[in-house]
Amino acid sequence: MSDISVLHIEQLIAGYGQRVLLRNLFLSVPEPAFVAIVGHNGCGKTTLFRALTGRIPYEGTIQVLGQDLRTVRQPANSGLLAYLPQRGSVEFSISVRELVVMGRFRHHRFLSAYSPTDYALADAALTQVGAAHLATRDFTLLSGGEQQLVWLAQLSLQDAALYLLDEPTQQLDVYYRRRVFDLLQSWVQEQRKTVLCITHDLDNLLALPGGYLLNLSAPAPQLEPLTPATVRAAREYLESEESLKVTT
Ligand SMILES: Nc1ncnc2c1ncn2[C@@H]1O[C@H](COP(=O)(O)OP(=O)(O)OP(=O)(O)O)[C@@H](O)[C@H]1O
Repeated sequence: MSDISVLHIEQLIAGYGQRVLLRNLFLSVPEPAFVAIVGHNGCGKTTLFRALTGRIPYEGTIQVLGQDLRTVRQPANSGLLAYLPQRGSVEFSISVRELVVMGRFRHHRFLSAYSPTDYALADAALTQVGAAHLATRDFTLLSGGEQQLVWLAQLSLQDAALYLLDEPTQQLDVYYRRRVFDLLQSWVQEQRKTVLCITHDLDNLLALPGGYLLNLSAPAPQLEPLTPATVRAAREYLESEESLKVTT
């Protein structure tokens, strides 16, 4: 294990004006890992990702692979991290394959065409998420769940050290939910990526082989090992009336 953490957060304070949602968060992910982020609606999960992607001001320090994110002009375009928001939208007609290949944006020159290799990678990414059959369809006409799979395929092409996914299985059926969680685990185990995944899908977390759990609704959120016992404890906590009083 190297001395440089994949992700190191110290004394992070963030929110919106008077509304502070993240209070003195410390977090260190020492090596590639899957991190499930859970918590009540509105507790600040997406806000954490907004801080990580430089979209909101914050106090404290965030380092990715030892680099202070304040010194990185566009963290999401730097190759350090890639971000899949809760809802992506596309206003124009475009084929799925063309949208996915755009995930290769860092690897090709401005205004040059994508190469056959880029398209081969796009096809492989679609196959990986189980959406190869959608390649020639118009993205804007797909169902919400189908679109979510396409965004995941595009994200996987960005080849970043740290992936931030905001409820990537929200619109998926039971089969694809399982499949996406397995895919995210494979990014960690086979490609040595670190995946931070916001989710309300505690059932699927129960079956995952490992990683960390971060309950942002807890009074002092910290990384715990991701095990059936910690997931059950988080569920119990989140279902309790008492925990709602802490959040609000
Ligand atoms: N730009 C903003 N200005 C003021 N308040 C905001 C802003 N964006 C979000 N909020 C508020 O901050 C709180 C946290 O929002 P956030 O999106 O981080 O929640 P979350 O934990 O991701 O919730 P969910 O599980 O529902 O997606 C919410 O109450 C939200 O209304």
